[in-house]
Amino acid sequence: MANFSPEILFLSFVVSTAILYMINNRRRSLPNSPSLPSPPNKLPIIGHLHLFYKERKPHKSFAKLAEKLGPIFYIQLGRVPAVVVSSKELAKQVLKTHDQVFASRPSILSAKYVSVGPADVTFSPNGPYWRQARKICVTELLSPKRVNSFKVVLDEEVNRFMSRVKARCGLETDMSDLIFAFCTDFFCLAAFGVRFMEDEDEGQKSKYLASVFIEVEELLTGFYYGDFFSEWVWPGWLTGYTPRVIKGSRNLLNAVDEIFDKTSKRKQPLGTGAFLLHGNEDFIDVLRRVQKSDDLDVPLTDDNLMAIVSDMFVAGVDPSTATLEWIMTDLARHPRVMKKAQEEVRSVVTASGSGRVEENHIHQLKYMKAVIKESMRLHPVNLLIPRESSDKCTLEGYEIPAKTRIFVNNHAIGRDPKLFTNPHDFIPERFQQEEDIKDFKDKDFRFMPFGGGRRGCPGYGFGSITVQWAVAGLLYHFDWALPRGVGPSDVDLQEVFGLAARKRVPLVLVPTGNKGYDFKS
Ligand code: HEM
Repeated sequence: MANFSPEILFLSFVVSTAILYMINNRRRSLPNSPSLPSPPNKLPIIGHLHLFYKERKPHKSFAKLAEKLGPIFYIQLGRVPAVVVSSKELAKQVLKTHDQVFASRPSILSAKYVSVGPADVTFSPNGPYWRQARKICVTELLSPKRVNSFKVVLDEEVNRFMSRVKARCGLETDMSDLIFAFCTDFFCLAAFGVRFMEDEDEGQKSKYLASVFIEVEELLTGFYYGDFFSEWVWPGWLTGYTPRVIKGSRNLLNAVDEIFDKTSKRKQPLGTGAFLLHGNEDFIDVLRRVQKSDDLDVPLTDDNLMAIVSDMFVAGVDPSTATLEWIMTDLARHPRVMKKAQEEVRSVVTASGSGRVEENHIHQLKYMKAVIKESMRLHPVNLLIPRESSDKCTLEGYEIPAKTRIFVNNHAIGRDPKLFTNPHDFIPERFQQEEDIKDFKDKDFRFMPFGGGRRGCPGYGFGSITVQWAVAGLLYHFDWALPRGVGPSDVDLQEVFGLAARKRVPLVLVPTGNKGYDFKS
C-alpha cells in the first residue's frame, strides 16, 4: 500500500469501476438458469454482496434468504456466480450424487498464499495433483493403522491436558486456551514429531499461534472483496485484503518453520529433549518415504511436502479445537446433560477399576457420543461447505454451469425445523438409537460435521478419537461450573466465521477436582 498515493488509488478506482461496470453489464452469469430464484436488489459491480457483507455472517444471511427464496437460490458475489443450497436433499445431490462435478474448491486468493500454490489437500483443485495428495493423506497419513499408531501418544497428551486442568482447579479458566494447547501439541507430535509447547512457560506462544490460526482461517473462507473480484488485483490492495493475506500467511509459515527447526534438531542422532513417537513415523517421515517411491503419478517436491504437512496441521488443530470448545460450552450451559454424561463415564471407568479413561472405554460411552453429535449438529465447524462445479450439472431442474461456486449451508440444514424438533435446543436424547450413535455422520445429510463425498474430511478417524478421549477425561476427573454470576444464557454463543467456526469469545469455566475421580499424573 505504501507505494501507492491516495490520488492514484482513487483514480484507478474510478477508471476500473467504470470498466468493470461495462463488463459486468455485458456478461451475465448463469446464462442458462434464468429461473433460479435470486434475491432482488442486485447492484452493478458488487451484485448481492451488500446483502450480507456488513454483518459478516453469510451462513445466517443465506439462511434468512432461503426462508424467502427456497432451498436453492442464486447470488452474484461481485464477479463470482454462486448457488446456495439449504436442504438435505440438495446437500445429498451436491456431496453424493454429483460429487464428481462438485469435487473442486473455490479458487481464492488467500489459498494461493497460505497453501503455497495451492499445493495442499484442502485447496488444491480437483486434478492429478490433488488426487495424489489426497490418496497419500488417506492411505498413509490418516489411515486407521496410522491413527492406531498415534493412540499411545494421544493417551499421554490427554494426561498432560488433565494435569493442566488440575492445576487450574477452583479458578476461572480459559478453556479455549487449554483446549487449543492440547490439540496443537498432539497434532504437532503427529505431524512433526515434537510438541509445540514443551513446558508451561510457553503459554504465550500458544496464544500467539491461536491468533495466527484464527486470522488465517477467517481469510481462508474466501468471503472478502478481493476474492469476489479475483481477476483484478486492485480491489484486494485497495481494501487492505491482499496485505492482510500476505501478513497472515507469512505468520503461519514462520510458525511452521519454527516447528520444523525443532524437528531437524530431533533428527540429530544425539539431540537432547527429543520426543520420539515410540518408534513410529510422524507425517514428515511418511511423506519423505513416499517422496522417494517410484510409483508417484506427479513428483512430490519439498515445497509440496511442506504444504501438505502444514495443511494437515491447520486442518487438524482448528476443527478439533472448535469441536471440543463447543461441546464443553453446550455441556456447561446444560447441567442436566453434563450430570448424565458424567454418570455414564464415571460408571464405565469405575467398573474397569483403571482410575482413568482408557481407549477401550470409549466405545461404551453411548450418551457421550450423543452429546458430541448434538453439539456438532448445532455447531458444525464448516458453517458453509464450499465447493465449485467443474462441469455443468442440473440440480432440482436448474442448470448450474461450470465454475459456479456452491455453498451447502450446513448451519441452516442442521437447524431445519422440518428435520429436527426444537432445532435450536441442545437435546442429545434425539440421538439415542444404536444406529444414530454408531458414528458422527448423518446418512440422510441432515447435518454434515465432516462434510461428505470425495472432498469429505479425511481426518474423521483422527479427529473423532481425539475429541472423544479428551471429553471423556474432562468429564471423568472434574466437575464444571460457569464463573460466579454467569448464567447459561449469558454465555456468548457467537462463532468466528472462519474455515473452522471457533467460538468468538473464549470459553471460561471453573473446574473442580472430584475426590472420587481424582486425576493422578
Ligand atoms: C473433529 C475434528 C474435525 C472436523 C469436525 C473436521 C471437519 C471437516 C470438514 C467439515 C471438512 C470439509 C469437508 C467437505 O468439504 O466436504 C474437512 C476437510 C478436511 N479435513 Fe477435517 N475435520 C476434523 C479433523 C481433521 C483432522 C484431524 C485432519 C488431519 C489431521 C483433517 C484434515 C482435513 C483435510 C485435509 C480436509 C480437506 C479435504 C479435501 O479437500 O480433500 N480434519 N474437515
